[in-house]
Amino acid sequence: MLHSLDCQAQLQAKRAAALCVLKFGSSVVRDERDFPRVVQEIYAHVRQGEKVVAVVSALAGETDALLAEALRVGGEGAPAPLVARLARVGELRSAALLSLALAKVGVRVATLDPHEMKLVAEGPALDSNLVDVDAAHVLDELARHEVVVVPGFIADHAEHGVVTLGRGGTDLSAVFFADRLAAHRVRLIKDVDGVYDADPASAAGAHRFEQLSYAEAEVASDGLIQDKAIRVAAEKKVLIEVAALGGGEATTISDVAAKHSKPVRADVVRVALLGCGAVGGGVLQLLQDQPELFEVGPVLVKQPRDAKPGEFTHHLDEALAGEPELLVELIGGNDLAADAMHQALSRGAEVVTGNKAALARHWDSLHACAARHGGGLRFSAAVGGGAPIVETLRRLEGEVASVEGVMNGTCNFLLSRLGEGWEFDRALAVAQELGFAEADPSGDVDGNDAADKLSILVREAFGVALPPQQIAKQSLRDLAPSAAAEAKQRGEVLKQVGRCWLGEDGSPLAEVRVVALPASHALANVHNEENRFLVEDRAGNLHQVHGKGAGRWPTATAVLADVLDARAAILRKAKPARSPLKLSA
Ligand SMILES: NC(=O)C1=CN([C@@H]2O[C@H](COP(=O)(O)OP(=O)(O)OC[C@H]3O[C@@H](n4cnc5c(N)ncnc54)[C@H](O)[C@@H]3O)[C@@H](O)[C@H]2O)C=CC1
Ligand SMILES: N[C@@H](CC=O)C(=O)O
Repeated sequence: MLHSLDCQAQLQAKRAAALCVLKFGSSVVRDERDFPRVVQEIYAHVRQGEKVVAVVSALAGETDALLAEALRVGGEGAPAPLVARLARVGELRSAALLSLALAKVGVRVATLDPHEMKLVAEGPALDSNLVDVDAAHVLDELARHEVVVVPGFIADHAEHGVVTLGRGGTDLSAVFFADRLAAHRVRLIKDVDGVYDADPASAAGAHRFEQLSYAEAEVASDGLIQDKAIRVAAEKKVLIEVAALGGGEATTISDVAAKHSKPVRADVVRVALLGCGAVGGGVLQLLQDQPELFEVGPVLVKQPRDAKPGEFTHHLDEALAGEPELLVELIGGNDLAADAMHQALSRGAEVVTGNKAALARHWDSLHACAARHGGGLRFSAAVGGGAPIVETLRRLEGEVASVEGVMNGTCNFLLSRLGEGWEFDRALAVAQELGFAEADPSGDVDGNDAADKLSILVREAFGVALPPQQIAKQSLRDLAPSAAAEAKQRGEVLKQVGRCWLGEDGSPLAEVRVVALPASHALANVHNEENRFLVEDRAGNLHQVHGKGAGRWPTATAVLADVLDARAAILRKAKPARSPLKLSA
């Protein structure tokens, strides 16, 4: 299949949009609570414009349990193909769980079982080798989705029906996919941040390798990477990276000879979190799930709730007291949020925010403050929630002609419900309950939130200022109660659409309007809290960006992606081996 002309053409196209293969083994997916971190890892690639094939193992202990069960029921002489038939269940379950977790945050995902992609192996039923896959089909799914999830370790077999690839076989699956899909790399995500010269879990002085040759890796990574996988990578010249979750250091395995890595700082980063509402509550949970990376000080809220002493505060000074290296601002509003961000930036800290209202109004001073003191200001979630529009515009730097899109999840949810005959106030109340709306939802309904977002998009797309107050807006409240249902009867859908472009004199223009779109329009098929952006570049190409634009988990995932980048920036700046200061409670 790989050899057909169509497939070659698709491979060329895919090379343009970089493709990476990520493998998640049982040390990483220990149980279902690990999936948010795996999603985080995948999202970090998606937002950089990469397509991802995620190859996943069974949950920790599940394959052992299935093999033991096969032995109990089938006895010592159980036919190997029947044992494989049971053993495959673990990987199929993990692949389905990972796909569910990705869909929850709005990542467009397809899942392929071996028979759906004609993944074929040869050899013994419990130690087979992969020989073929319908690469064109996988690439086709990748063209329509950001991520394709596949189960590792298992394949179909002409004689045995179903087979497994030997222990550690998910590594082999990952290398095989990387080769057949012409991925630029395969990253094996483990519970260590690379290959060491001794097991770092038991040898205190173990040193990490920055790079290893394939032959050296076969010796050094004994038990960490399947030997068969390394041999196939060597034969096919597949670049392997071995890394932990969190996007940090990795050991690369290629033709290049071994080199140890320099020591890097591995301390926890001190975080101040402002806000614990719809988004902040999710971010807090994600931060607390990673105590080896983050130490969170007292969280600023309006009304401290019953919790562990020191977990919450309603004094900004207390929230900022522990000299945080990173401020995550999720209180919304304008002046207090901007003041907190200025304070943190003027101390050289990194800042992550989802606050488009404050950004749109304090853009120049916040950026100047960050530049003056060497901090960073990150705000992916502020526009598009989990739809990475800011990242897309940065990749198209200087090339953007116009941006239009559905960019307010609350309004899109409202219009979806109104089209089904719901009453306005009921639909708005549900949008609030679901955590989509701003604290004052008139900001959504009247178009102010979309105008704030457009003001930021104008900065990112054209590098110029357009204050949100200068953007024309149309309110959903001005619609006749029956407008959405009538549009539906005409085969149209009502959408709140924001648009920005440069006028003939080079000055930026933008507007927020409620429009009736034909069902075939690219923005018509955007449902509920989803967002979609159509970016036209100067050559006339259209770039689509899609995701859930509002709600706890999509937004918290985007915030965490920025947080992880900010952490990497902090560690790069810091001297190695500095011990973390304790936060005052
Ligand atoms: N909800 C969503 O889907 C999205 C929200 N955002 C932005 O994220 C930010 C947070 O949004 P949500 O979590 O939805 O808000 P929220 O209203 O659910 O939560 C706000 C949190 O901040 C605290 N807070 C607010 N004002 C405060 C004050 N003066 N002093 C102390 N604490 C205060 C509240 O107690 C609460 O914990 C906003 O800037 C919003 O525009 C961005 C993308 C999506
Ligand atoms: N209230 C906003 C939240 C995300 O930015 C929306 O509904 O889009």
